[in-house]
Amino acid sequence: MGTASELQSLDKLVSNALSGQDLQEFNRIHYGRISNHELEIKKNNILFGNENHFEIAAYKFPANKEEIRKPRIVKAGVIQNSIAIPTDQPVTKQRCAIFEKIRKIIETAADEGVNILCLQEAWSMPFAFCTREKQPWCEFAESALDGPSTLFLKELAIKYGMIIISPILERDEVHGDTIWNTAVVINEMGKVIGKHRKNHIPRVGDFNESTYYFEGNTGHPVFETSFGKIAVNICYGRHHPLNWLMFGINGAEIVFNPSATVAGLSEHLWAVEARNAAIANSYFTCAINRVGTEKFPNEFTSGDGKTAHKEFGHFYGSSYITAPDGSRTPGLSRVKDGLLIAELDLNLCRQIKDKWGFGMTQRLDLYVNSLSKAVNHDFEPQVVPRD
Ligand SMILES: NC(=O)NCCC(=O)O
Repeated sequence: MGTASELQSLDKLVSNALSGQDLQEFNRIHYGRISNHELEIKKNNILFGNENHFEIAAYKFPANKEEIRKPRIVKAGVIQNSIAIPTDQPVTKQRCAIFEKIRKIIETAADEGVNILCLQEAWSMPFAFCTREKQPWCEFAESALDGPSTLFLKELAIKYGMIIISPILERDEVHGDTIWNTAVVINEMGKVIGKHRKNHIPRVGDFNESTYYFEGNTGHPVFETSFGKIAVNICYGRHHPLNWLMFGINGAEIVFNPSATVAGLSEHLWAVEARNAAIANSYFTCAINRVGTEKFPNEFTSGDGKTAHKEFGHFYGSSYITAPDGSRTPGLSRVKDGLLIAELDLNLCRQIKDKWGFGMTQRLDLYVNSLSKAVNHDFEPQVVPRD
């Protein structure tokens, strides 16, 4: 958890400091709408959240009424959380402790009517890839089809009629026991309808993930569900506009971005990237980041000259949701577990495509031609030299 001196929320810092016309103007320019369209949360859930130390926030993104299509209303939820017990405890104990805290938040999401829920990257374990140690961290790797996380969430998906996206460390026992960073999609009947493996693996700061797994081999799948067409762009993939683009080309209406990233490295990018992707691709994006500081038993080094250390510096939460028109929710806390809910009218995707026409003006043919040349080893950049 964060220390008392840590900033709790950038959004609250600003909104508490402003009022009246100034606050309205801030909201209009920063969030893209004067009202955040807050949804009321049931009293019992607020109490339950307080007792169990998690925040709940809910907002609405309405669309224009259409003559032919009915509104397509879906409630999306995202969960950000810290780990539950220290990282030197047995693997199974750590995982079960996280399950128990997540179970309570999922129960709350269900009671608030969430249809699709996404957890954070590698949600059922500490983000131990900084250490480069294989033991015990590889033991958290599990089957996408019937590993402990999938079995745990399947039951809840059925019980609550909810689609659950479960980003885990995957062990593919069928294909050489290989390890992947994978988001498993479980439908409301408890069936694993597919998975997506992280396409871009970071090699920056303490993010030493390539020691454990390589770039994914599942392309850019979009899953057709009872609650719209959904996709998952895992963490570092958010820095790659073409990764976002491909989910859009495959027809996604909501793209979840389960992440694990720390202050000092990326906090100034966080509010920009998933929001920009929603705008550029006319879909909803849900950016999720874990919270807390994770301390590991042994010291590890970084590629950036820092002295050896045991702590993965502060995961800053701040999960948020953006609509295709670029308007966004305030972020969740920087330091506390949380459940963020947004009621989306998926009709907004097409309405914004019709308004801005980004799909029609994007000139894919031009870029295909240029890119197919740029990937050749003897490519010569198109530069007009100085005289
Ligand atoms: N989990 C992960 O890919 N983190 C990399 C750091 C970042 O993308 O901000």
